[in-house]
Amino acid sequence: MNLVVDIGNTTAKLALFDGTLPLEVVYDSNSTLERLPDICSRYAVEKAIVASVIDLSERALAQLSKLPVPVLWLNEKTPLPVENLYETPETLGYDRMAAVVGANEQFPDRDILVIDAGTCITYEFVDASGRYHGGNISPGMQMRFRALHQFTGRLPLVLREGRELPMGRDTDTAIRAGVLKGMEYEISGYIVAMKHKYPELLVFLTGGDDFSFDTNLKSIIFADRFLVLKGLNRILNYNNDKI
Ligand SMILES: Nc1ncnc2c1ncn2[C@@H]1O[C@H](COP(=O)(O)OP(=O)(O)O)[C@@H](O)[C@H]1O
Ligand SMILES: CC(C)(COP(=O)(O)O)[C@@H](O)C(=O)NCCC(=O)O
Ligand SMILES: [K+]
Repeated sequence: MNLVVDIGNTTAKLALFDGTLPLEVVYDSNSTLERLPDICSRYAVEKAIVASVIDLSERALAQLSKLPVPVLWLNEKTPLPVENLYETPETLGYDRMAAVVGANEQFPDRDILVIDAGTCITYEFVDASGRYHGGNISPGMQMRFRALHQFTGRLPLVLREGRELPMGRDTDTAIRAGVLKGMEYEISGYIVAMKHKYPELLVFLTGGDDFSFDTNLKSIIFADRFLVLKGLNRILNYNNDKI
């Protein structure tokens, strides 16, 4: 079995894969990885992959160093099953590449837009020949709520849950709709623009912040919360002979 460790800016995700199937996925602290020993003790783990977009704390490094199996640390030199056209592969976030690898595994002969709504929202494009062209980075949902509060004198920190109106009628509803509608229009704007250029485009939506939007675009979206984990699992298997 494969252990997949995806350390993001907000949470760490730990997953156990049997073949291509995620048997168990747990969310963990990205600074302590305190649930790692437990998940490892419950499965016959053979090898592991670790991908991080943050500098790891001493505690996290100590947990990972105790893993009793060979570990592939994903970096810019790791061979990948897609071609990477990003001009600075050494600065590319591993979660972005992993999401692309996960989507390409499911539809290798299709043009795909991958949208990952986590701490940041990332947009990636991989073509029907398996070439990753790059993509864009914008602020995630919590970052938008927090930025409006932090960089103003009068705006409160508004919670995601609460009254939702098309147009706000007080500060709370104005901020909530502003953030949520802003994300929805941003996402649907990307989809429409990319569909225009690539009519056969498929769209994958992943990341911790899943949200619904009720446009007719919904029908072409594959929601897959575990896309990054699946991509990392594929990268681990792809490098089987190297670890
Ligand atoms: N079980 C969960 N544990 C932690 N965060 C969750 C959970 N379910 C949804 N979330 C949401 O997921 C967001 C983090 O998304 P994620 O894709 O894990 O981010 P990142 O990869 O940047 O760390 C959080 O802001 C939170 O709103
Ligand atoms: C863009 C990101 C912050 C997204 O991270 P996440 O929201 O998944 O925590 C991460 O992929 C990253 O640090 N990237 C480095 C810059 C780049 O990809 O070019
Ligand atoms: K992201």
